[in-house]
Amino acid sequence: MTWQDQQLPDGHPTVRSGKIGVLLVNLGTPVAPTTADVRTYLAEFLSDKRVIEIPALVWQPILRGIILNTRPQKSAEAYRKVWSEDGSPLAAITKGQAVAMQGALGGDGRVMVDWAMRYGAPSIPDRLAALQDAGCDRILLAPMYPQYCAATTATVVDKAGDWLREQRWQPSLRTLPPYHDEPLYIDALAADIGRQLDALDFVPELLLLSFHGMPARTLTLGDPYHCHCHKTARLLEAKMSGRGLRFRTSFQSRFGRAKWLEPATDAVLEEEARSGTKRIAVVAPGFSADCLETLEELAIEGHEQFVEAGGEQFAALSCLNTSDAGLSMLEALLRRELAGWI
Ligand SMILES: C=CC1=C(C)c2cc3[nH]c(cc4nc(cc5[nH]c(cc1n2)c(C)c5CCC(=O)O)C(CCC(=O)O)=C4C)c(C)c3C=C
Ligand SMILES: [Fe+2]
Ligand SMILES: [Fe+2]
Repeated sequence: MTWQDQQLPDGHPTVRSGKIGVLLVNLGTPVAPTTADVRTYLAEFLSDKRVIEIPALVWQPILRGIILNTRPQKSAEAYRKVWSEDGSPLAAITKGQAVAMQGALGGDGRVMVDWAMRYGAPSIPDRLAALQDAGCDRILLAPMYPQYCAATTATVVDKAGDWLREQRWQPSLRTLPPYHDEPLYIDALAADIGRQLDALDFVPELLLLSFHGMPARTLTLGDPYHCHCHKTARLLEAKMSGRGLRFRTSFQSRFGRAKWLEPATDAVLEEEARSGTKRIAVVAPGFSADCLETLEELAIEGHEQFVEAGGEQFAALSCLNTSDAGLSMLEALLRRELAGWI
């Protein structure tokens, strides 16, 4: 028995119980698909200097004066098309992943799995505090992004760092590394995409791998995101080579006037249709959960773009979400990072 296990006089810090926390974090989403809630969400998201790398003195007037007066209404309309009974798909699926991981890892009561959104609720500081209050003195922070990007992975770690900075007695923190080239991830994608292709009522000529875009200059500034996406694409194509499919890679969701990574998904869909491709399947391997960008931009808008340009059959495949392949992969990745702790 150590002195810490003994009864302590009043005023001494509560002894922690040696539990291990796991926090799954995804991007964030409005609390409801209303213009006001989307504005609140976008104000926080688009004020992050990791996301918009323009000096605040220049950017904030544009954001407050133009973007937050126009975009929220349009985005809220798009959110309403994909909103589910459980709320935002991104939040509902991330929660489902956390519940499944609690079941897989929490058997002996030592591991507690929770989830958070980088922007909006539940917030990273709230959930880190909750894990700590529940007795976790070690926490594995898992940004749910296979490809590293400063605008996604790094900002999650920054936010956790902001919270840590305010703690007198900090928990130990580990972070899940990017897993863009992990065989576990490539195998899970190949299995889940293969299962979905087999269930289609047509055979696509092309499988388009659509990743979220980024401003092109982030590539020369040293962000590995573009390279991570291409490596995922190359490994996935090699793994699925037996299917006789043609593969292409593109980047979606362009925002603002700057040049973004190319080719753009909408341009590729139109170009393919115009050059005679009739049947296409699109999948977004960089998204660990379906969200506005996959359910609305790809599955609804992308479909329309392809058909209007002369395409005939279109399928937007689901992300790994809470599929068996996705959950087994996630459990294995988390278990590896927890080695030495459990
Ligand atoms: C400059 C702006 C943006 C950058 C850079 C950016 C990078 C980036 N985003 C994701 C993942 C997601 N983005 C989502 C929505 C979304 N993204 C932007 C802008 C940038 N993203 C906006 C303005 C929005 C909101 C919707 C809209 O108004 O169009 C989502 C979905 C959220 C949801 O609620 O469903 C995800 C997920 C990645 C991976 C990434 C960089 C690699
Ligand atoms: Fe985005
Ligand atoms: Fe690259």
